[in-house]
Amino acid sequence: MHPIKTASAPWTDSTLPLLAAGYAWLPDRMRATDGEPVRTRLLGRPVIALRGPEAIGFFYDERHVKRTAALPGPVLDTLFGRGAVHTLDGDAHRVRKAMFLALLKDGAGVSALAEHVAQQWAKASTEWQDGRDVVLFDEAAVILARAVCAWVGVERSDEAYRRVAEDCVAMVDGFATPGPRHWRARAARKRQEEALVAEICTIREGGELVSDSGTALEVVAWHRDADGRLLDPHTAAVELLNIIRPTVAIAWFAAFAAHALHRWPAHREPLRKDTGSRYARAFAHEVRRFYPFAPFVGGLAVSDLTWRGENIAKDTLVLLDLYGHDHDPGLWDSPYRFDPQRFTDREPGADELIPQGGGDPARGHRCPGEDITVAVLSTLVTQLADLDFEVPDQDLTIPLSRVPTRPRSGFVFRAVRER
Ligand code: HEM
Repeated sequence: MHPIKTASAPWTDSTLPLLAAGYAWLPDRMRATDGEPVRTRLLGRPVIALRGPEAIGFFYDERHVKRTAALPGPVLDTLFGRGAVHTLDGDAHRVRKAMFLALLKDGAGVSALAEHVAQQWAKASTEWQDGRDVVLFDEAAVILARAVCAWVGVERSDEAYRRVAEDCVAMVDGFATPGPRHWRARAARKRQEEALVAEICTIREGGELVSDSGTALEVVAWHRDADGRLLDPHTAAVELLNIIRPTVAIAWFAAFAAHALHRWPAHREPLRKDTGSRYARAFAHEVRRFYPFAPFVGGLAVSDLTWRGENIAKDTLVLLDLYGHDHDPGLWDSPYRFDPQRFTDREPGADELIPQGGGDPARGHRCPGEDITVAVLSTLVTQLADLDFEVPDQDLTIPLSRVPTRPRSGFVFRAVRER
């Protein structure tokens, strides 16, 4: 039996401290309890935050934690969309999730998307050779938007791809904050949902898909939910955007990867010599572990529960600390050292590295886009290591109080010559 040392003052609301401290808020609170559950309130709601391998099993068990009604409206109206897979439980979730897994975990499909990204990078990089200042974050977002739109089967004009990139960035950038960033995110989502509703309707007018090998656009348009019905066009658009938007969000990891290469240039040579992408994959995993992106995930207690002797009342918001887990000194040797060697000889275990959630993606809400993230990021890292560039003076600080954060400058570079 563990001596439970929960944080004091469970009645105090932490919404403002969370907004002020960002990524540091939960790990700091966890440190104060030696990693034991933290009790507090967010937006007036009782909260318990958990961390560790055992907590992952507890959190992703649907008998304990559900997602329906767990996410606040402002997060749905910016990041995920109303009716998204993120908000479903039980059969409704399993059937919708199976669609995502079939699309996003297919090895040939993952490689094809990474290839689209490589081609778009090659195309864009010819324009950088004139020595202009390039903001990597912005360029990566456009490269990823072009690649993923081609991959899902959505064609756009050049100008419209830029808009997709900007809107997807805005949706992610504004989900966790009040004020102008939030309103920009709402407008961006509305615009992209409307455009995709039109695509879904056009596909449906063309007649039902008969083979299994359609584009993601076709698969989503003709997907039947657990009740046997097609998704309404808005929900279909939301789910298509749940493929496009997070793929564009790999731009955050691209900027972090550039930051890491700049800060620890010794990794450039092994990346250049890398055959079979082993080092690039290890580097991508370490970028996902080391840098802050998703701070935690949450759901509601299904009933009155007990976690290691601690009572959790029905409807308590249960959080799982992702960022803290990936930096827990009890789980990682020198967690604040950037070291791809952790993963050069092996792939990380399912519940070892959890920047995109834990557990089994088929049974719970773990991100179905991890294979894509790792493949695309490995591709970008390889391209970046191959490029000769200068890094002009700029503000590369990564403020932990900002969610989501990134190097303030977006990582500006100047290509020096073609290799
Ligand atoms: C950019 C890096 C990414 C990060 C940091 C990330 C992170 C996450 C996290 C933390 C979750 C929630 C896990 C949970 O609730 O337990 C999630 C879910 C999800 N992600 Fe990702 N993700 C990324 C990329 C992707 C990509 C590339 C795709 C699709 C191409 C994707 C599609 C999804 C979907 C559809 C869900 C909902 C799964 C469900 O509710 O069952 N993500 N992601």
